[in-house]
Amino acid sequence: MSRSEELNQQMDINGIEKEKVLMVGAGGIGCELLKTLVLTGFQHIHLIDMDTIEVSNLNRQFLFRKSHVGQSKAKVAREAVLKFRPGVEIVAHHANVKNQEFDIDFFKQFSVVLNGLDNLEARRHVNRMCLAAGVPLVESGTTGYLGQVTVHIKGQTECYECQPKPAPKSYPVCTITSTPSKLIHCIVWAKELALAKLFGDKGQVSDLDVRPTSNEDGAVSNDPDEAQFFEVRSGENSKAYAERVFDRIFGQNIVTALQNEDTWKARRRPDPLFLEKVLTEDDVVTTNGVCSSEGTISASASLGLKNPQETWSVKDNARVFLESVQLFLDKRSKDVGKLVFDKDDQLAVEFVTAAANLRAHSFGIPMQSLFEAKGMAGNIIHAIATTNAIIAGLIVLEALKILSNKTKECRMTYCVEHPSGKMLLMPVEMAEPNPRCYVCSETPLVLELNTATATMREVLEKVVKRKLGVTDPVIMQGSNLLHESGEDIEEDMVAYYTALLDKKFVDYPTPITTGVVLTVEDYHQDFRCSLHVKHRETFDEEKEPEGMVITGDLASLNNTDASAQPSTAAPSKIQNGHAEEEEDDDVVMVEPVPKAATAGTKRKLEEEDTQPTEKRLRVTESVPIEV
Ligand SMILES: Nc1ncnc2c1ncn2[C@@H]1O[C@H](COP(=O)(O)OP(=O)(O)OP(=O)(O)O)[C@@H](O)[C@H]1O
Ligand SMILES: [Zn+2]
Repeated sequence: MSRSEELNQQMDINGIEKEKVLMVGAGGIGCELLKTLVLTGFQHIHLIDMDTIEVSNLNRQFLFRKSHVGQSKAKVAREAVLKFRPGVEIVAHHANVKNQEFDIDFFKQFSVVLNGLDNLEARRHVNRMCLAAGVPLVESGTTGYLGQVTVHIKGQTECYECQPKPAPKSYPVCTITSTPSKLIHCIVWAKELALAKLFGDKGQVSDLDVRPTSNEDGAVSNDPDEAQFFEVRSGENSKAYAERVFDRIFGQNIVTALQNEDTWKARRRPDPLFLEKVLTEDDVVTTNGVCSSEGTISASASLGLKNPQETWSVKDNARVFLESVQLFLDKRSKDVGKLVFDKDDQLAVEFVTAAANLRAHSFGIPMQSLFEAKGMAGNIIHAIATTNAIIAGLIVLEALKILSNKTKECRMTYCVEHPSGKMLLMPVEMAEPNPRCYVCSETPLVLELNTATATMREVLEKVVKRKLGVTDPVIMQGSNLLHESGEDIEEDMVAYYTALLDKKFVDYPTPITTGVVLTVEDYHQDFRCSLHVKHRETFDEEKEPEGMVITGDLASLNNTDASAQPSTAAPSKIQNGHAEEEEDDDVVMVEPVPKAATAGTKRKLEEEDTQPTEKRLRVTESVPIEV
């Protein structure tokens, strides 16, 4: 029997030529998936991807060639596939899947949606759209050798958000600002603090901006004098600015930090780095803005440092630091004031590598190459084309089961690095919907915050958008609207919402305190959830840095302890904690399947071999390290 006859027998592929499928993402998995779909016989495919092709995609996204760099991934992928399957209908959308044009009716036209995405936010959005439209979703992800395919069918299986997703790795603030012991601490400092302070949005509040209470080297803080220090002075050229900043952040701030003897009692004392000690006059180059071979402005290209795998000397790190600061000011001035770290931004990676290495050197931590530092800064695990190909094949197999109404046979499949019992692929029976999922079962949530200090602006940013993944939130208290977003809101309502944004919750017309229920809605996602407010005075800065916590524990509302109502006293100050981080800081994070989530669900493998199912791979994305 031929392979296709065999497949035909196992899977009903008859009739698939009539099915219309939506693919989201035309990257590593997406390229493989589009090819496999058309070769399997699918004839009607819509493809959404918001990105353009980068040189770094070419090693594995085989539908793209060097000549396509800068062009739409969706459109080029379509053209490449049409060359070997000209009769297939492929509609390419160069757009964000979150756009309003992709509404519930758009989703309803498809028999199944297939995700090949790389971030949590987009995955959550597609999950909600599929739930709202009642379309099955096949979700996927890869990280190096690890991969995962899951099937989500409304009412039959868990949705993508039924299980909590592991939080990105975080580090105590004081370790980053004062006592780094690993290069990753210095990279987080360089990326989140130094780069953000020099070239980012000055109005942007960062958790790292909190000036430590003790005499620690916060390096850059919210102190107005300090903020002014980082402004370019009138008449100052970029070279003078770069040198002044160098001496401050690697020299003077360390000297200041050393004054706090207690900090260094049990630690190695850092060495301040001043330019005059690191570089001679001859070493200091002036900006000439040489471009790298990829046509981007690059400090290392400018300085002739060609090998990204080589660790630069302290002197070279200092030269790259100075050069990158100058290049930002002179050649990338339009980005200054709004720069956000991007691992594909060569100059930003060079700045971060050099700044992190210089700080590491001060603290006696081994330095690393640009290649290594980039991987750490971008939380990159190098992609493996074969894993993407395997996962794409599994996505199509699951889609075929769904389309031939064999949903009972659908499996969640893990692709593992080391075969267990000679098995590289681990199929697991799909779990049932989690009755406590706030997305697919509208379970209410508890929002603990200090109602005497909390504002709607904070709740929107920290909870509604970041935690609940709501893009266009509408917030209501009973039938009163407290917040809406969108373009067609009347002017007086906009003024009303704006006035409420920074008002403390206790000062609202109807105060928002313990017992109040806020409703969060997103009409586009057809998403709705209730937040039961509970007042709490203090939060652990390390574990709860946002000063507000969301749980599914409604029972805690009945706990009538005194702290459940705001006191009239001034709110207690959030402490800057000094907890030591745990040692393990693997970039790939593996999360145990939460006990509660597995209860009542059957996971076949658990009976055979508990080892693999103990782990839920975090094959989601390159999440920025939150600090
Ligand atoms: N909201 C979104 N809307 C549309 N496409 C998206 C959205 N979010 C992510 N994508 C696309 O999903 C694809 C994911 O592919 P992949 O994981 O291979 O990432 P990449 O950006 O191509 O590569 P890398 O991140 O490794 O450089 C990307 O092409 C990206 O543009
Ligand atoms: Zn769910």
